Amino acid sequence: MDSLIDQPKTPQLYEQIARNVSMPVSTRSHTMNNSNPHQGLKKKLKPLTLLYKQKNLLPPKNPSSKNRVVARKLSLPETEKTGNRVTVFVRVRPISKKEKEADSRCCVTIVNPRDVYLTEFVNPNGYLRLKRIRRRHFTFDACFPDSATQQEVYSTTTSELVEGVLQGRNGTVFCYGATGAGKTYTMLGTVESPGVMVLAINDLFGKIKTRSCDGNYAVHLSYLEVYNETVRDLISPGRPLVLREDKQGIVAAGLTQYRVYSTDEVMILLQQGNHNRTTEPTRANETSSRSHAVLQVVVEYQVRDAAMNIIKNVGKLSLVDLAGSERALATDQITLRSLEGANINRSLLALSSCINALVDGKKHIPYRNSKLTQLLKDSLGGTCSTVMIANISPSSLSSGETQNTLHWADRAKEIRTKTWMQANDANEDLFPVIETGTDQATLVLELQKENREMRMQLARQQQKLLSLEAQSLAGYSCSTPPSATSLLSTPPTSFQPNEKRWTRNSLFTAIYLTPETKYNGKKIAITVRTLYENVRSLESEIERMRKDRSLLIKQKDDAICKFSEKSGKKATTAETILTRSSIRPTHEKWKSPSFRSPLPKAKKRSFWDTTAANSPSVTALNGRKTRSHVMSEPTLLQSACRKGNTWK
Ligand SMILES: Nc1ncnc2c1ncn2[C@@H]1O[C@H](COP(=O)(O)OP(=O)(O)OP(=O)(O)O)[C@@H](O)[C@H]1O
Repeated sequence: MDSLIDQPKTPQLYEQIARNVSMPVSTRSHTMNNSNPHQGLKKKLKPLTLLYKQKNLLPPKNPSSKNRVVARKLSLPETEKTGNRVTVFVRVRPISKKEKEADSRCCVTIVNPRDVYLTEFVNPNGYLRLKRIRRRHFTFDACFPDSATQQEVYSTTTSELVEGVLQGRNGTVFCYGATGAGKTYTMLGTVESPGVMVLAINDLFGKIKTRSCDGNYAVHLSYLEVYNETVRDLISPGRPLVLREDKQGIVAAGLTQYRVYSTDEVMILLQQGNHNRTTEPTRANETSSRSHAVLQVVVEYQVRDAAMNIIKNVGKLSLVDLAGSERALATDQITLRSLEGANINRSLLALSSCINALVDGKKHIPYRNSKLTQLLKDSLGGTCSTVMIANISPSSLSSGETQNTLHWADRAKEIRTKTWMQANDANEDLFPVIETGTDQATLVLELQKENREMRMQLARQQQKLLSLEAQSLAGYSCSTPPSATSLLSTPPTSFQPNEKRWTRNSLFTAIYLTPETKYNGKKIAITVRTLYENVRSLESEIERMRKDRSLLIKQKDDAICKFSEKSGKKATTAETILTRSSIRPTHEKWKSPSFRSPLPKAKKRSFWDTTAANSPSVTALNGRKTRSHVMSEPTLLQSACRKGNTWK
């Protein structure tokens, strides 16, 4: 590495070093030195520090701030650029007068345009950790020191996004951080040094005017706030707004869209909106924003492409100034302020959960947990290009909050938004966002309704299939109905021997599985095949019953024989009775489909009664007339034969 310093600084060399800087520290160290990667970190950083001191990389010297480092995007190769990843920047605000007075120390060090160190000063009164100072390292797309100007922040973070919006894409910039960390300053700024919102709109107007092919363009602006989980229009305050999801994403129904023609007009509307925004003094900030503010600008204009065709470009830029999280102290009373704080923390927690779920690649992202996450849904998990600016305070008094912000910013780096192609492929279903306080209950009702409708649809389909089945049967029957044996012996022609058979015998299983086939020829084959399977199962059932019957007769005969041996009386077995009586030929007759019993129902019953009751075996067996046992046998046989008769 030392040899690098002696070499002449060519652009390739800068690029090589820049690439090295962009690597995670562990990898970088390993590349530089194959021994212990943590050894001599200071020595390894020395050449980089020297490099930043070169004229080309350092800004003009400012006597007021020593070792000033300005965030500047490194010239990384195109493949290493962020792509559709959420780009994350960190901005450190100057230490405040109050913090200086409280003897706080600076705990944030930006060593180069991408790396930031957070020093954790231990409590000097802590006995065990007396001399231990922990340093945490984070790498971001760019880090801005306290001396960075608004214009520098804008050009590095948002100007590319504005370019994308002008080309018809959607972009979101949001500031995240603890209360008093400088979010509103970054987003809105002051009259003397306007922030990202104003600079972006100014840039949009400047570029759109030169690019519009016919001089016509439309810029619409809306400004809303989410305060205590209610969405409100900031420019025309009124009733709370309802969030809905349509094909363009989440929209606030009833939000006023203002057509604007110049940056001055935008400034007036922004001032008006900020006047309506909820701000209150807190411990950390005299004018703390107690709500999340979202400024949306929709740009529409026409351009000519390379083939001189006119194309309409529509892009949306969302600029979000989040409310800052604040630590609630145990001594705090439950006031409106603390409730506000709880709501802010809850929505920021919901945002953290979404970031976690997105980074972990979970299927369900809990956007519905808060209004804020619903509004940011497209920015985090949609097709939007997203920029996150994490604002931090350099004071050691806020090191806890700073660490928290840096942690979430670090996580957010891993979020990948979808490309347009991915979004179209996914073809996601859109669900309405339900607004009332009883979100869950309403959702359940909606789902129940949907379920009912689907069931009704299913029943209708079932009806149709039934009639279709009847038709197909009629088609097969011709003049006489097909016998089960004929179906067994001649399976439908379209049924291939190696084709997978249906495993369930339900008549409708196959039909449910293939509802699309109901109107073509295949459908009939499927229906017949199902019937074929059903017939087979019935046949086997009849066979089983027959076997049971003969087993029963055998058992009874054995019992009678044993009894006659004991008593010395000659007994007639059940088999003999059946052979003697006219039952057996009658059974044979029943198998014929044309069989009609010559006896009326009542008489037939008495015939059975007489035959069975007069049987000496029955009397001998029980010592009394127990006809029910004997009766069950022919009745069972009769019913079995009748069942068989349906198919034979
Ligand atoms: N980069 C900066 N340069 C100069 N002053 C700054 C900078 N950042 C913040 N400040 C000042 O710090 C104070 C707090 O900043 P700001 O109101 O922007 O914080 P915030 O994060 O929006 O807080 P909250 O979440 O409570 O609204 C303001 O007085 C602001 O002028």
